Amino acid sequence: ACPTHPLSEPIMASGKVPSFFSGPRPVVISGPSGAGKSTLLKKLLKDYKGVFGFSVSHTTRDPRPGEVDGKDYHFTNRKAMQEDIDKGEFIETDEFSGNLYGTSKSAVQDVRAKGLICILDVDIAGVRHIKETNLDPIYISIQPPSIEVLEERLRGRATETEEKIQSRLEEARTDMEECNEPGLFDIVIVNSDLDEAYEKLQSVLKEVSLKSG
Ligand SMILES: Nc1nc2c(ncn2[C@@H]2O[C@H](COP(=O)(O)OP(=O)(O)O)[C@@H](O)[C@H]2O)c(=O)[nH]1
Ligand SMILES: Nc1ncnc2c1ncn2[C@@H]1O[C@H](COP(=O)(O)OP(=O)(O)O)[C@@H](O)[C@H]1O
Repeated sequence: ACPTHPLSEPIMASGKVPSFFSGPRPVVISGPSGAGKSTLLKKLLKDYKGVFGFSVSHTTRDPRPGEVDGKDYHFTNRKAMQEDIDKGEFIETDEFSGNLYGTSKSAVQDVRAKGLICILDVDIAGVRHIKETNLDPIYISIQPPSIEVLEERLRGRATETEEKIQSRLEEARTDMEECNEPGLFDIVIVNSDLDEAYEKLQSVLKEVSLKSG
């Protein structure tokens, strides 16, 4: 699904890189829902305070218990979000499992203004949209060891209805296939053992991201 990605056009058409797109390369993290992206990112952001900053996306889905508006997401509704999209305020948006998600220009700008390396968590359609912009991030895919383990994790997290679990598993099958498409990701990390996956993530970031600034 790809309802809108208005920013890719203007940025490329202008031929200019906006000031907030300069500085160290951002990091895009993607992968199926339930693969462990948030778990890994929360740890990373805590361990590397003052280095990485999270790009807070907008979403029309309801907050889960414990999620904080403005920190985990900017929780919004479809009408308000569509108005902002129409105003050109988004870098990319995507429809995922019945809800709209998107990265606003200011989400990225806010992180970069603080001099932090911007981390984005987007679905695979978001990855493809971002490839059409000038953001030039490093692309990392976090994958589960298998669809069965993914299902267990989604059920174990207990945040989704049965219907949503099914739609996430459906999206996951596509994601698991497409993540190995040549050139799409710089690296695919299989999150089997959490500590090992976190070690791998840190070493990749140290190698590519922390050096590029
Ligand atoms: N394209 C795009 N996808 C997003 C954005 N924010 C979150 N997502 C993706 O939307 C999907 C669902 O996210 P969420 O509802 O938080 O569920 P979770 O990933 O299972 O925690 C995930 O694949 C996220 O990577 C965004 O700004 N743009
Ligand atoms: N390596 C792992 N082993 C076992 N459980 C994990 C692992 N990584 C994450 N989890 C658990 O799986 C669930 C989904 O992880 P989460 O970080 O929410 O995924 P995502 O952000 O990709 O949707 C959570 O309940 C989390 O605690």
